[in-house]
Amino acid sequence: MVVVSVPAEVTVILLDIEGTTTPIAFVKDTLFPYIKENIKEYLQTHWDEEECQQDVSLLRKQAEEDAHLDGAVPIPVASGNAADELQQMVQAVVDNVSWQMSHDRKTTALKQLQGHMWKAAFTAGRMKAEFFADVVPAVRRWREAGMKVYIYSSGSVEAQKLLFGHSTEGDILELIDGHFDTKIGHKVESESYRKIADSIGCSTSNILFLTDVTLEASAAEEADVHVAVVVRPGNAGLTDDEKTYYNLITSFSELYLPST
Ligand SMILES: CSCCC(=O)C(=O)COP(=O)(O)O
Ligand SMILES: [Mg+2]
Repeated sequence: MVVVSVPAEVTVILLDIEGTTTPIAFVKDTLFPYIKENIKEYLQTHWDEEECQQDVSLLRKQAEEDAHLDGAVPIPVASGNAADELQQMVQAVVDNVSWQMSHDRKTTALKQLQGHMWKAAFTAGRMKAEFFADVVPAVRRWREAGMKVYIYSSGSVEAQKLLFGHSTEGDILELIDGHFDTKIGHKVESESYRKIADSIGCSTSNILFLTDVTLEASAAEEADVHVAVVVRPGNAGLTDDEKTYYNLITSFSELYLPST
């Protein structure tokens, strides 16, 4: 087994979710299909609720920013409350979400609505989040060694908490010291990692970020964050240069903490 040593200055481990703690297949085959299959009914049922209206407003704002993109779907503003118009609005939101998901967009607007929709499925016990077998034992070991463990995912903080609170391993939310999503900035922008360090109250060089996406690893590294790229079944392949350049791990058990 190849072992990657964690630098002594690291006190915080920052984890990506999809492709790092959790199989991409769980996201693509369970979480995302749930949205596609249930969005119309969800919007029709919850349309008049404030949370749903806030989600629609954010999606509309995003649609305005996306107007120049090929295939982007606008969301009109309602002028009255005729039933026909409501159905047109619902359909526009369905089409917009479907278009964003077909491009695997990571917009805050899309992720916020998805989180709200998953809430019903997780809290009713209809869905349980999957974690790779090495994740929970490693996080427990790191915490026993005095490390703080945070999550940084494009999935909304609300959705992250649902995953950790309703997993096949039970409620493991207490293992996580805090959560970040795209509200702090996008994962491919180095400024996001500086803001995360500020928010935690540490230096960027005290953080080790584990992710499957090299663009994210590169942004973090630019901010002086330590990184290791996680190679899991189903993840996108890496180029030979990326394989040579980055520390690679296939399991969290391959990380060696000097203090353990
Ligand atoms: C709460 S994570 C749900 C999956 C998701 O929506 C997503 O975009 C995951 O992206 P990540 O940044 O964790 O790779
Ligand atoms: Mg990922």
